Amino acid sequence: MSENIDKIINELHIYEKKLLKSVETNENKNPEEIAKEARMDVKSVMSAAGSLASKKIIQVNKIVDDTVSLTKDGERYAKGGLPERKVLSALFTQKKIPMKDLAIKSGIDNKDTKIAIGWLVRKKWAKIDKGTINLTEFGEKSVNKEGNDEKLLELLLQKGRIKTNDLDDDLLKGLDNLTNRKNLIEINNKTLHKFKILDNGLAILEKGFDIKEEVTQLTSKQLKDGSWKNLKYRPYDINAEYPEFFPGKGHPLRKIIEEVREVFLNLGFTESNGPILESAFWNFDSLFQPQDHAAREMQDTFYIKNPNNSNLPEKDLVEKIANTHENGGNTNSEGWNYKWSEEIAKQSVLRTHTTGISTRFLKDNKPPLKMFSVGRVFRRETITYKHLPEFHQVEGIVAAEDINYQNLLGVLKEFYKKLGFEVRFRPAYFPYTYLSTECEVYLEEKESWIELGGSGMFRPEVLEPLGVNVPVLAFGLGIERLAMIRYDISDIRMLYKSDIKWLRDIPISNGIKLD
Ligand SMILES: N[C@@H](Cc1ccccc1)C(=O)O
Repeated sequence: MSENIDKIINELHIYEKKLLKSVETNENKNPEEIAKEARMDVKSVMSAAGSLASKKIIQVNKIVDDTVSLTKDGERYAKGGLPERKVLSALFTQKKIPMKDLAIKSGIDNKDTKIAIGWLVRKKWAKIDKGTINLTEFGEKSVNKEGNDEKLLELLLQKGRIKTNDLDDDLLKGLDNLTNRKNLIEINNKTLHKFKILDNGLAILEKGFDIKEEVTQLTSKQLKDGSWKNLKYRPYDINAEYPEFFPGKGHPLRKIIEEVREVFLNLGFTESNGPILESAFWNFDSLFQPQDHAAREMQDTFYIKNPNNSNLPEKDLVEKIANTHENGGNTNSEGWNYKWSEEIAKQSVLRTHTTGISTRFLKDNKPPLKMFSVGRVFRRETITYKHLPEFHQVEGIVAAEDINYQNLLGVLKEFYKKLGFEVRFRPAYFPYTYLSTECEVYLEEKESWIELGGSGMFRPEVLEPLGVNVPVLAFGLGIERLAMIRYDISDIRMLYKSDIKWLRDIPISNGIKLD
């Protein structure tokens, strides 16, 4: 120490020096007093103290200085006695009391009966048997014995506020007991800091040092009059604490949507869109979904009262689709064999998927084409960790002469790979595709596979009425679940909560795997 004491002094920060000097005059000062005296703020005092302590120049002692006081309820019990005590006294003379007569027979408030019974049993003063409260032997012995909780209540009533450090073992047990009850006492936690100068500190003080204000900024005046030459400059402290700050950033769900868009734009897909308030015609009929299909039922789909009568497209197309449903129309299929209703097709729904955008797009655009769309969809789902009644899908189609099912799997694999997901494919069924596939991803935490979305080759019954005569691969994939896995959240609802902490803690970079 002695050889390098000059070096240590030299490296002391001005706040450390000020603190040392201040503590030297009196070791009993608290940080607030030191701050005032040395014209520092309390935070600087504490960080200087921490730094001096780490160099073994001073020692920082933390002293718990909690105080306890009564709440309003606590005061009421302290004055009138604990309800179980009152019941115990009543039991002493009556031996047993029917539960329903408790308030009248013991003179406690109705609202206290539950509490009284609970504590009578906990304190083993009474036993409950078939709706009757019976005094126990232990209860009988306790009649004239004040409990530690009661002693503390009394003391608090006398003194108002007590330091927990001043409580003896018995009263500390009482404190424990009272803390276990709701709302009787209030504990005010406080920690005091006391500083003690260690030998190293004494040596430094003996050696002596001066406190020269350090400048952090040069003025033009100092430069002109030459005083800059003699100034002491505060060195940069790259370990200094800095206030936390939270830069603005996109919402994680928004970010993943942008990523998804980027993937498809880079793959040469055209972006399209469609209405959220959709006709049943585009949402269901154009997809060869029969009008009595389960997914169309009220419990699955949000039907809209106003407007309840959507417009249908040109008659020719409506007729073709109606025919295809009824008898297969110009396709080789037999259709669904029922009487197609225009009324049902005109119903307004909140779109249950974005697949209607694909049929709308195919009506207006000639293949070859690649189209994708991102949008909200709505289903009457019960909310769970993986289900929301409202979520986003990315929909897409590729239509061209040589497109086949293998290409579909290829596109999906590529898409998920670009986002950093490994998926498996499972055979599936949709009324509008054949073959059909569901993509799934494994969720470690839930130890199960979860569905990410559906896909398939559009059936001729979908394509023929739209005038499309090339194969079309199609997919509709959920986006929230991707966000859920990417950001490692076990509950999908998190994405729609204003949970500031979670949003702040998510790194700015969106964690895309770059290859
Ligand atoms: N529309 C289906 C997904 C899908 C889209 C396109 C083809 C096949 C399936 C769904 O919402 O689950």
